[in-house]
Amino acid sequence: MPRIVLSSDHAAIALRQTIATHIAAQGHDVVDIGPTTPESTHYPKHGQAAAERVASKDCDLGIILCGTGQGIMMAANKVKGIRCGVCSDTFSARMIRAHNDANMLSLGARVIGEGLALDIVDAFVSTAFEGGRHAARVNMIEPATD
Ligand SMILES: O=C(CO)[C@H](O)[C@H](O)COP(=O)(O)O
Repeated sequence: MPRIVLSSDHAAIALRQTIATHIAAQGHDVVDIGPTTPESTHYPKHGQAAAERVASKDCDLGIILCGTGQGIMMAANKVKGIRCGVCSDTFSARMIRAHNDANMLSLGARVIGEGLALDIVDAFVSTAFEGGRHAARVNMIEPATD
């Protein structure tokens, strides 16, 4: 089971905690790095903090959230080694793993509801990278150094 880091800004605390409970119940090792209080905060620092857990290989995958999922995704993708996509549908969530070897998923808590979010998370964490022709393409995004 992959070890999964979760983070969000203030716009997505409740949905993030619901996702954490959901994937922990599936047996995943969940590292929820907050925040836990509702004060307004800044999505770049939370996206970067989660991304660094994945880039350092402390965690295998990351799930991050903000209001739209867009800003925190942009911040995460600035960290070397991170491939993060925003998903609002389950097909895209499967494909960012299968074809793009995404190691982080971003969700918009002001865009999708809880049921769809949990389906998207399930699709993301249960899909493996297909490799093959896709490996050369992923390597063109950022050549592997290790
Ligand atoms: O979606 C986001 C970034 O992409 C943020 O969650 C959003 O911009 C926060 O807005 P506000 O400060 O009005 O709650």
